[in-house]
Amino acid sequence: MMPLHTNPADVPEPVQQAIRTIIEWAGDDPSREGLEDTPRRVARAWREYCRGYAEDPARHLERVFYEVGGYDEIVLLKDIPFQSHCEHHMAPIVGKAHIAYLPRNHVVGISKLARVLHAYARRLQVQERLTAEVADCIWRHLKPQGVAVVIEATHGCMTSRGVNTPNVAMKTSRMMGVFRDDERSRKEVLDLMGV
Ligand SMILES: Nc1nc2c(ncn2[C@@H]2O[C@H](COP(=O)(O)OP(=O)(O)OP(=O)(O)O)[C@@H](O)[C@H]2O)c(=O)[nH]1
Ligand SMILES: [Zn+2]
Repeated sequence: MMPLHTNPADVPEPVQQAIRTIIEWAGDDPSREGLEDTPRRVARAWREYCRGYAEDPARHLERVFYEVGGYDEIVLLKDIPFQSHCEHHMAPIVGKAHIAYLPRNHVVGISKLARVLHAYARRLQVQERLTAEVADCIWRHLKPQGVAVVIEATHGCMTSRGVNTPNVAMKTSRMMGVFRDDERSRKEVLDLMGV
């Protein structure tokens, strides 16, 4: 198979033209040598940033395990690094997520929680919706007793432009089931997350 970078057909011309237009509008010459291949690279990079659109996040939760010795305590995946892009400026959102659930009678492979996160993060997002989508997906498809998702992230659109305020993090959370309804369970999961 021909490597992707030698196949001129891999990025449609109108997409490359759009990027050339932005380069020109920004004040540079898209035909100069250093920028010649940039439209194609940028397009491929955006394919990657947005590859979540091609994924069904729920698919990652299809394989479940019942033989877990009656395990009925919190399962937490902590400090999962992720990257996304804000839908307002298409600027990077960089942060970490903590995802916990209280199983009913089965669990999933722990990597799958991170896979669900990335499937939603690799889209144009706002942090609130990303947080809610991850929690809702686990709630609907795993049917656990509770789900808790906390996300802490910095937004490029705030740190490197606009209000230009570095080192400021946005924190969002979504609690479902026992973590929403029971004060003790909520406190337990937040303590485990260390947030
Ligand atoms: N609630 C929320 N806001 C976000 C997120 N990402 C970016 N924003 C904000 O979206 C807002 C868009 O505001 P606008 O006034 O339409 O855009 P703008 O003129 O570029 O705003 P400034 O960023 O203040 O310069 C800004 O306040 C951003 O900080 C997010 O994930 N959640
Ligand atoms: Zn933004």
